[in-house]
Amino acid sequence: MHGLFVTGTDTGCGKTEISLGLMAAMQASGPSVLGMKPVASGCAHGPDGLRNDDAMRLRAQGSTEAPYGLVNPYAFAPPVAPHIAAGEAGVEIRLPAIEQAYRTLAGEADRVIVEGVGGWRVPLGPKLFVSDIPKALGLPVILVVGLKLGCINHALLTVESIQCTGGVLVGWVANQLDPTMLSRDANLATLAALVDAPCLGVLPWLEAPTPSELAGYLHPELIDLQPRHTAKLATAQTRTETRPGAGTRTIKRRA
Ligand SMILES: Nc1ncnc2c1ncn2[C@@H]1O[C@H](COP(=O)(O)OP(=O)(O)OP(=O)(O)O)[C@@H](O)[C@H]1O
Ligand SMILES: C[C@H](N)[C@H](N)CCCCCC(=O)O
Ligand SMILES: [Mg+2]
Repeated sequence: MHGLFVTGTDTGCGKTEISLGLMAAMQASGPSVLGMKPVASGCAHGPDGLRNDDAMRLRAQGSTEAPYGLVNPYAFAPPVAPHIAAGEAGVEIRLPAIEQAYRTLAGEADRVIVEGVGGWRVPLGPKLFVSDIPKALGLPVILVVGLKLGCINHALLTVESIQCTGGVLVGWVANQLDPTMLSRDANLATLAALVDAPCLGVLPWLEAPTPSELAGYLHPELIDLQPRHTAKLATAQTRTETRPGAGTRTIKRRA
């Protein structure tokens, strides 16, 4: 495993916190690790150009100091959907540029943790989505589930979308965004039963957590690089139906 792609059930679900925790957890067991945020919106203008908080934090956690332009090849100022920000800037987000930056980082470290932007199906252009990045980089996917009312639907929709857009889900992390969430354990049990990948940890709500503190709640060793391909969520069943004059046809239906 050379790297991981971290996606989430939504923007603000904890992708950066969990990416930092995964970097620290891997560094603690030996490998050198770099972080990457291929596309970022909501960047600030600084003396060296546009800078994104997520990208700066991932870069700072890196085992070596990588050039900012490799960590964050596409940086946009407006805190809006990236395809809108790119359009307003007259920039086309292109996979080859992301691939080239990733390959350079991958040549400098044992692992690269790549954080998406928003959720799995965020558009990056007219025919490009966040979901295309891990496929282009050959990276397995970690899903961060921001624990709040509604997260079960968001998690299962994302899992199904990962599966039907060619992603390879190898683990998920529950992140307690809302310390007041009711029936947290029952929600976790439901997610564990329906998400067809190992849970790498449950991150409680923490005041200003450090990456090493976050690492204490994460278990990247549980990553299943040989994910099952039989979806737990539903198994398609087929039955044949013969109608007068229509001959025999097979109808797929979900269980
Ligand atoms: N377990 C937690 N305990 C306390 N605060 C948290 C926790 N997880 C996330 N946060 C806070 O919630 C906010 C969103 O988290 P984070 O930036 O990691 O989300 P994200 O998915 O990376 O967002 P974006 O889509 O903008 O990249 C941040 O202020 C972060 O510090
Ligand atoms: C600006 C902020 N940093 C977010 N990462 C951008 C999230 C884009 C979400 C797009 C959408 O799904 O509507
Ligand atoms: Mg982030």
